[in-house]
Amino acid sequence: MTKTEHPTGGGTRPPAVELTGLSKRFGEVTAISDLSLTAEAGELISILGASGSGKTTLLRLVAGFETPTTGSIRLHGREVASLSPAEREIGMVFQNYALFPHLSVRRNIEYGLRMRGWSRERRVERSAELLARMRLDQLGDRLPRQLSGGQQQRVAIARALAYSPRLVLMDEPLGALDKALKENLLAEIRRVHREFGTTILYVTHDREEALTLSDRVAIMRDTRLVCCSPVRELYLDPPNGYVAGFFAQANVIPLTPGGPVALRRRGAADAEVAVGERRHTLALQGAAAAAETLALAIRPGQVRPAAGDEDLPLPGTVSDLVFLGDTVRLRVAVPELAEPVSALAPAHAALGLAVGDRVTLGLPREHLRLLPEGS
Ligand SMILES: Nc1ncnc2c1ncn2[C@@H]1O[C@H](COP(=O)(O)OP(=O)(O)OP(=O)(O)O)[C@@H](O)[C@H]1O
Repeated sequence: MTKTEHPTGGGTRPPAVELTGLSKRFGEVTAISDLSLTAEAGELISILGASGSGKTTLLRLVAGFETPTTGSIRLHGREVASLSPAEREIGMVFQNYALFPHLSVRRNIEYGLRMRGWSRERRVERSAELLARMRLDQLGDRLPRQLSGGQQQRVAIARALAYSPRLVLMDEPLGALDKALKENLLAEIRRVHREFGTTILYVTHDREEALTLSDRVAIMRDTRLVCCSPVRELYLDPPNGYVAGFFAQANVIPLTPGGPVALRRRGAADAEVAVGERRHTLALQGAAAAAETLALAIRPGQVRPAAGDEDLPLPGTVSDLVFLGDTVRLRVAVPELAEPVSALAPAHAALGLAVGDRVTLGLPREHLRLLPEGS
């Protein structure tokens, strides 16, 4: 879905979040570099990136816990530089944003409502609703220390959502939970987002979470925003080799001299890649046309475990083989490539293969993409 197609975005409402030229330095350390990002009202954007890429700092800037070194932050059309965190009216679920230890679960959830002058009746009704939604019905009278880590995290989510803030920031809110609970709560977060039109910025390491939740995914790398695009676009049409590898889990094969795949010819709109005498001409789309160095990307499900006549053939040795039921995941070490090439093959096509076997993988032309190598 593009921005203009978003059901609640655009229109006359100002964007929920507008970050312009944002940077943050801690002494010598740069945590965020020249970052601009807009979240339309009602969007759910996941912020995905490796450890240390700047995700938490970004949320802390929006929340008002840190002051930007440069740049501006507008929330719902209003510059917030002079506003304290409380004045920004943001719901927050942060890793280290603890529950009040001396208040019961119910009281924790009602805290923000009390601060906003909700009547007792409305508070009780709202906290009961949230306790039920977060599957905490039996635990309302307990203190936080009498809960498991996962239960505490669910209370933190309920507390953040209680007064229906327009903007909610979440920093790895499901990190500590088991898979089943995670899936329940992901569904719950999606539902809250849909029903209340809450704008959510959701930091995660986990691409599955980002896939499940997001309208768009913002990918951070080394303090910078690489891109912010709809999930499907990142997966099917990644802007560069980094996103193809990190998000779409594609194989990214650099076209370097001495590598297994050679760049034979490069024109304005296409390029020819070859292994031995076998060659393919591929289109250079978007940023690839201007890129200095190119890489070849192909997703594991599109690599053939045995090369056909039309495929680029890539000989190597099976270094790992995992039986996944209907499919088998192969990793094949190819000479001159730093990373093994992954192939996801139908189980019947990989029957009889074992670690150490020599194979020649096939790269079909229709699934190969030429991308700028880095970000
Ligand atoms: N208060 C601080 N003082 C100094 N450096 C900091 C501070 N906070 C963050 N940094 C540095 O800024 C960079 C970005 O950190 P940040 O916590 O935003 O990354 P992250 O992507 O959230 O990482 P993780 O996924 O591990 O939580 C790191 O190099 C970190 O060491």
